[in-house]
Amino acid sequence: MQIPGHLILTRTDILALLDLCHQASERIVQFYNDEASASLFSSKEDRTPLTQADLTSHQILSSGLAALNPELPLLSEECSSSEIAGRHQWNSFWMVDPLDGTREFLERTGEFTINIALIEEQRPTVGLIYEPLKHKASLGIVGAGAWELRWEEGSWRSTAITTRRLPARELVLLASKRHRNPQLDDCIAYLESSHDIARQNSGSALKFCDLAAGQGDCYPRFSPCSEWDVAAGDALVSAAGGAVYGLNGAPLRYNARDTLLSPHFVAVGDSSAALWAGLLESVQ
Ligand SMILES: Nc1ncnc2c1ncn2[C@@H]1O[C@H](COP(=O)(O)O)[C@@H](OP(=O)(O)O)[C@H]1O
Ligand SMILES: [Mg+2]
Repeated sequence: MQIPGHLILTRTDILALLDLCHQASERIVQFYNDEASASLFSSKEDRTPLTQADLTSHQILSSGLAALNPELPLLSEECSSSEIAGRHQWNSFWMVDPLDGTREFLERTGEFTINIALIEEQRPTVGLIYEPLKHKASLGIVGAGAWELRWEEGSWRSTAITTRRLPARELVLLASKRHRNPQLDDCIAYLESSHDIARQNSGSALKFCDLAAGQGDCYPRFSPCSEWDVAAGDALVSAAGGAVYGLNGAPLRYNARDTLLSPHFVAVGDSSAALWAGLLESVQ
């Protein structure tokens, strides 16, 4: 398997991270397959749902990540506000969504992921997105590359992935299943002036995985989500050759503001294409 290490994480740490996701995902899948608990949820302040699967995955990941590297703090979607009260002093830390796509989990579409990012100086440098039902991981290490990993017969099989060049005619637009808004309509209208558009909807961070694997061209996001929904995907897409732009054209910065809501962004596969500058202007 061709996975390198990283300044903070050794190759062994990366393999431990994959195993941790594997463990958390086995528990998520148990809940998913148990009819009695699969539909139980409470509502959070932002009216997004919370299940026992989110909390169990959070517990497994928080203790596993602490054991892996006790010096790195954890900013997870399910941390209490007191656990992250000192976050503005954190330079390097984990940013985790233990179950991204809880609505997809509850509606049984299967389109949910575990997202883990290592943030260093406000940028994600390692991103891991794990698909529990497929036991498949997408891993990006910025500056080193990106891989898809599948758990097969007791070991990880890896394949290098890259984003693709922007096609001349038909562009694949990756989008959330659940959000439609005027900015997205403006974005689609702009892209339609030069390309045919094939829209592909999916839940959670799967849109980043498709982009990183060269199965799409652009993922514009103008609807609310949080930094833990984006950080791992940002690292993955950036490591695979793409980019994630804020609407000012600059890379996103994480844990840099009082809110943990993510700024709107446009993630692209082919960062050399001239189309994106005009797109960003069209949605201002
Ligand atoms: N009003 C809101 N505020 C914050 N995040 C929101 C939101 N509405 C949706 N999201 C986030 O968008 C994510 C789903 O994205 P998508 O629509 O692309 O599948 C959810 O992640 P979680 O399931 O981790 O909570 C959810 O938190
Ligand atoms: Mg999420």
